[in-house]
Amino acid sequence: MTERASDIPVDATTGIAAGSEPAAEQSAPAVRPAQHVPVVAVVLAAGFGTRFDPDNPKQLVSVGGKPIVCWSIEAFERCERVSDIVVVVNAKVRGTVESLIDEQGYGKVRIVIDGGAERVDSTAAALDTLAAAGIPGDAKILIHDAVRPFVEQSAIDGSIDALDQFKAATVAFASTDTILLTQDLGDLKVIRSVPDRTDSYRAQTPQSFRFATIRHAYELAAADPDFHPTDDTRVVVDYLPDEPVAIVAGSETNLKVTTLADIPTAERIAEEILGRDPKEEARARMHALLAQAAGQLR
Ligand SMILES: Nc1ccn([C@@H]2O[C@H](COP(=O)(O)OP(=O)(O)OP(=O)(O)O)[C@@H](O)[C@H]2O)c(=O)n1
Ligand SMILES: C[C@](O)(CO)[C@H](O)COP(=O)(O)O
Repeated sequence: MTERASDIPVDATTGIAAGSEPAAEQSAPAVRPAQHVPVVAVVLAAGFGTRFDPDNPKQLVSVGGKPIVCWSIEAFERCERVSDIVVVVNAKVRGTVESLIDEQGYGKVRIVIDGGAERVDSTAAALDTLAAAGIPGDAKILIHDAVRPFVEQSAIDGSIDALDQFKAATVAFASTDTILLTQDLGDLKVIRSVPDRTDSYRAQTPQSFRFATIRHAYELAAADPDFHPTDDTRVVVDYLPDEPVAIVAGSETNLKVTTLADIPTAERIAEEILGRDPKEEARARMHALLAQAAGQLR
């Protein structure tokens, strides 16, 4: 399946796709040319959860009766404009993730691949797989942390829309705190600068790119062994500094489950979402029953 422009609601006057951020002066024509590009979600689930519990992979932990990785995959399954999903795993979680994908019948998941030691290595593995598959340079790639289970459809749509005007975009949430940029003086830190709060955002995912852009940024970064970015946007910002990266509206609930302390918040958000969508609740209950039955068989 490919994305067609006719599927995208656009403002007749400005040509701005609904849900996209007006992050810069828009010069798009009122009617965009037809577009036939794959929209691929890369779900990164190859982390080791060292800050959570390395013996209890957080991507497999259930919230609202459903494993975190399933929430994330389902968000992209549900978005009609996403054509394909690549899931990135490590050896510890591969068996369970594959079983979950089979059980749940996620029809867009094309491949489950091995990630690497760091997040950046897992993204690189996905980009290599997509290149080997001959994906076109203008394909839209949405890279998502599996451990952000509650990503909203508006964030996914906004990311896809943003790539009509920009080659890179990230979902982000305006900071309600003032951010302090510091400098390390050895045994203590001092403030280096204080960006205006109105300019300060918290990076979230998905982070989205035209394939050729993120591939090029990663090729440049690969030559630098000291570069250990914690997200993909940083790779573009540092290696393609002339490439503007659009901000797509995120939300407080697009939480990253990082430590055990995030679980009660995640449960509260899941409860709220399931309360809003009874079908989702029925699916979660069914999932919990299947997981229980599978546990009893073992
Ligand atoms: N080698 C890695 C490292 C991280 N990730 C993924 O990238 C996201 C980043 O979230 P984070 O909280 O940093 O996850 P972990 O790396 O697992 O956590 P930690 O840093 O505590 O080990 C997660 O979905 C994680 O599975 C990945 O695919 N491959
Ligand atoms: C990609 C990310 O989720 C953006 O907020 C984040 O950078 C992930 O990694 P981290 O190691 O928790 O910073």
